[in-house]
Amino acid sequence: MQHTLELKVLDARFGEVWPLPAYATEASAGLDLRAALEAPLCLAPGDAALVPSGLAIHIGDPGLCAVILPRSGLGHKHGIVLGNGTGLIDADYQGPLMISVWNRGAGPFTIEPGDRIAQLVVLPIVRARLQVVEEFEASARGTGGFGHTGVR
Ligand SMILES: O=c1ccn([C@H]2C[C@H](O)[C@@H](COP(=O)(O)OP(=O)(O)OP(=O)(O)O)O2)c(=O)[nH]1
Ligand SMILES: [Mg+2]
Repeated sequence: MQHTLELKVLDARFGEVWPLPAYATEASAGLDLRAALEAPLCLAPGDAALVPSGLAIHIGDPGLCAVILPRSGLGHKHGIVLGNGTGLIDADYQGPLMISVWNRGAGPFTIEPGDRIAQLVVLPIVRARLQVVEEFEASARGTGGFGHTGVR
């Protein structure tokens, strides 16, 4: 599925020093986001920082949202993940895209200006209409959860 996403460039280094976000391959789901920092940022173990992406998007369509996810290599090898778990970008948000970067690793990690530190994924959304009921119709699982089906 293709969608045209309105993008505002908030940092003039895009187009000059850094290319605009682009899908790395034909079937990539994520657009890498860069750290639009003025200077290197050293994150001590356990530290989190809010890093500007230098971009704003307006999704517009309430049937879509975007999420900011960690990059696998950074997260697995260096412990650089997101301070908010996953960033959710609402379809009506027009402000700067911010990246909450968290060093969950054991050593310090330095982010250089322009480093690709996270990725943006656009997703379809179902907006629920809530219907209050007294009882649910019986299901195979019922109320069983949290390991109820076993491990092996
Ligand atoms: O990693 C993120 C997460 C959110 N946002 C922006 C877009 C999103 O639409 C808005 C609000 O996010 P969310 O609803 O998750 O945060 P909140 O703490 O509930 O704030 P609000 O009261 O503004 O909804 O902040 C980002 O730029 N980066
Ligand atoms: Mg909110």
